[in-house]
Amino acid sequence: MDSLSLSGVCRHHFPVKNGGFFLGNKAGFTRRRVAIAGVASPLRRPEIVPSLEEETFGRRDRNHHTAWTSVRQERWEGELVVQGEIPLWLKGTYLRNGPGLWHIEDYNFRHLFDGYATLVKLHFENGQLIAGHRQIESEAYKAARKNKRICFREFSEVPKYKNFMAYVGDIAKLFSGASLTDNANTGVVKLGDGRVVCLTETQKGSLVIDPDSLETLGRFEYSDGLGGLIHSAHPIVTDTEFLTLLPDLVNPGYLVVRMEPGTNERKLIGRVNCRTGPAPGWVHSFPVTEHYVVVPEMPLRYCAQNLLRAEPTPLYKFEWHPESKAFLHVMCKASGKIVASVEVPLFITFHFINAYEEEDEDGRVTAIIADCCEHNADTTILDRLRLQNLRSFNGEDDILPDARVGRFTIPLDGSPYGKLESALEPNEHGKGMDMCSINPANLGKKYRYAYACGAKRPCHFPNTLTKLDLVKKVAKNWHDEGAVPSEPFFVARPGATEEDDGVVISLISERNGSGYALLLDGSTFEEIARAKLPYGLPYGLHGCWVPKE
Ligand SMILES: CC(=O)/C=C/C=C(C)/C=C/C1=C(C)CCCC1(C)C
Ligand SMILES: CC(/C=C/C=O)=C\C=C\C=O
Ligand SMILES: [Fe+2]
Repeated sequence: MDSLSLSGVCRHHFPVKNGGFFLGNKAGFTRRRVAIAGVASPLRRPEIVPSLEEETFGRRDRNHHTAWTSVRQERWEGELVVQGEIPLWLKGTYLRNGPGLWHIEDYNFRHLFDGYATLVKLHFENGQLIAGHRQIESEAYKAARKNKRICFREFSEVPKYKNFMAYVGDIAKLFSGASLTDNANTGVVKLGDGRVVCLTETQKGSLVIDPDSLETLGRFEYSDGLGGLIHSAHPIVTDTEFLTLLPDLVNPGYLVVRMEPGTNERKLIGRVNCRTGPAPGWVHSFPVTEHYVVVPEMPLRYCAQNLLRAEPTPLYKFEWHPESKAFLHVMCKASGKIVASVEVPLFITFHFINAYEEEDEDGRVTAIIADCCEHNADTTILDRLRLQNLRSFNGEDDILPDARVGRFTIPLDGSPYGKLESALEPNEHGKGMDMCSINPANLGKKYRYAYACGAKRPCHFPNTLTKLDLVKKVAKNWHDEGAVPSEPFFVARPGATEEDDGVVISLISERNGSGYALLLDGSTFEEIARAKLPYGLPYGLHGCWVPKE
């Protein structure tokens, strides 16, 4: 951590005489605390006060919603004042990752997914809440800070080349992965052995962090020789395994791999060859059942030419190939054998929600059901996530493309086709749908409830939290005017027997530079507690739960 990072941390965000924003800061910032404690005037609201660090680190544009504005400083930690009641059984840390810094010096990034990773924590214990955030110290982030420019290839950004030879040199480094980003800004997972890893789509962007201090501890090095440069951003992680997909861009297909807790070695379960296409489909995520891995082959495919381009294309590193069709493959986890490979209607999804095995009366598995947040086979969502679009909402235009819970049925009787339907009427959740979670105890099993972000229209981005009842086919929605909530994350009550017995955690970014942590009851979906942050945090993507033993 450089001195710049710490210098501005507490200038205006101190726990003293703070008008009830938050209760205390952790050690390390004492020097300024003493200086400020003597200031007689009441603390001004943080959102209208430019901090020292703001001038150098978090440049701000007051017209932007907090959700799409770079995080205001490198790190912060402190206790929050809680309104309502945090259940005493809730003991542990919710971690959330996401792209939170979208500029370097005067250069503004273009896409939501380009931002340098901001890790947020909410630690719950004894009904109290300690919050914190910190930048992940990827090589890409450190190099950008040091050199005051982008130095690695990000989701849509590439370094600016001084001349043609520099461009050629960078392309050469692309093949070894050296020029790819390690900006681990997508998710965070707790491995079965306790290590906590932040992830993105590049394999080198797997970084181990300390869940208490949020410090970046180093790269998670995969010790196997499986190679490849990219993987799914969403491995399936349980206490006993880590499963992921490695797309093969040379011989279009996917390796399905498994890693045991306590090791860094992924082992090959099997390989799926693509049915068609010039390249594999994008696999941001994939679902599993108790015995099978479902490998999606989406018509939105990786594109070698787009990988080489200096300027982003409308679909970034991808290309839409409807003629290449869409497929789902089902691989047996134990044997690596492919038990089904079906053509399905065209689809677009970032996030699978869950999958399970459908049985007949004799207990024979007849089909796999796989649910996802499906964008009606419309690629425009990728463009909608450009920062310019996210920042230019006037409050009136209804421009969020429709989405639904897409439910695939994959027959296991050898039929060549699978089905894709809406699992519930999309109007139930305002026809907006993404960023989902379930009770992890139901992973791969028949389940009833999912939590996601939905839409209260008009809107340009999901602006509700929604609880989906996939049996009754209804949704219950939470909305706060102007709020942008992040992925609702379900934590089960220890000893619970009902699927929805627990709490749902979300971080809310508000319009006026503020924000709060929110706790909803998993069953009633009513608010049980909220805690205002000293200043709002940018939108974030995915989280995990680190229980306190
Ligand atoms: C934040 C999020 O959801 C997705 C991030 C995706 C990234 C960073 C993808 C990066 C890539 C490259 C830098 C080159 C190779 C292709 C691809 C994996 C898209
Ligand atoms: C935030 C998002 C889509 C929202 C649209 O409704 C997708 C995020 C993908 C990466 O994790
Ligand atoms: Fe994701």
